[in-house]
Amino acid sequence: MHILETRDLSYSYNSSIKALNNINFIAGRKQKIGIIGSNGAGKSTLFRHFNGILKPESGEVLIRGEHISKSNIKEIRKLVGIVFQNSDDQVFSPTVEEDVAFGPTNLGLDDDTVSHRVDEALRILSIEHLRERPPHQLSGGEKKRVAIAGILAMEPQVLILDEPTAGLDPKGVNDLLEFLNILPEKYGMTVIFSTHHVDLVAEIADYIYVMDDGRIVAEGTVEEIFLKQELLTEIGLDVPVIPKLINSLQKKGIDIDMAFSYKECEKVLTEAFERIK
Ligand SMILES: Nc1ncnc2c1ncn2[C@@H]1O[C@H](COP(=O)(O)OP(=O)(O)OP(=O)(O)O)[C@@H](O)[C@H]1O
Repeated sequence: MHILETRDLSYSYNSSIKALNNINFIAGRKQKIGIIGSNGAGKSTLFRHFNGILKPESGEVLIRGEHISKSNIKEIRKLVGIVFQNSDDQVFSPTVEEDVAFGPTNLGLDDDTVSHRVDEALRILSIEHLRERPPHQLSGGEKKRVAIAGILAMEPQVLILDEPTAGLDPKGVNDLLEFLNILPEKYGMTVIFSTHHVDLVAEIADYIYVMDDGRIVAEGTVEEIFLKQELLTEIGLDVPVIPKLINSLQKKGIDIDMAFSYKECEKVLTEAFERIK
């Protein structure tokens, strides 16, 4: 049984705008899934189905094999935590600390556990220094970190992040990359994120879905997706800079293996230099 699955999921807004068209999506435990697609492709609409905010027009959404219903919606929202694109909608308490504590407190956890989870989430997001600040006075990137910490403190089994890098500075993006990479191993979480930042997908994801106009037009590993350069260009997406660069070096006759992430690139470049030494 998959932790999260959709079968032939379709959805239209106001019975007219077809936002999702027969989506078959599977997320396994501890996977890191990237969803890429141009503006309006349907990524956020898909996410809104994962914790019952939207109901399918047709098709199914299954969480641990169960349909979402009134009787299990509370349980589902414990399992599936979503950080939405607009952090303003997700931070509302008088202080950051209270904001991050809101979710775990609502889960009925005791004070010690809540306080431990809040400390841990603030530490992971490097926002301990913002603990006493009112969230509405924070910068966009700081608010984004608070919103992520709030969901993380609920320790969901599936963490969904819609455009998590929007508003983050380069250090924020690097921190995010590091912490998303440790969540599956350290906490057993499944991570699903959407982004326009394709380089980040190559660094984090172990599986990718490509969406266009409400459909999934490709899925596969980083290697399988980022070698489909024509398809990506056709639907207005970028190819990550590392495979793009290596591809052009290979075309110039340089003997170098393909790479997708920074670490792989360092390795293949070193090997290529060793060969010509
Ligand atoms: N509340 C809404 N009412 C009507 N149409 C909507 C609504 N939200 C989204 N849509 C439409 O549904 C389609 C999919 O939008 P969605 O926000 O899911 O795309 P997205 O892939 O998340 O885009 P982006 O990358 O710009 O965030 C678009 O055509 C959009 O205009």
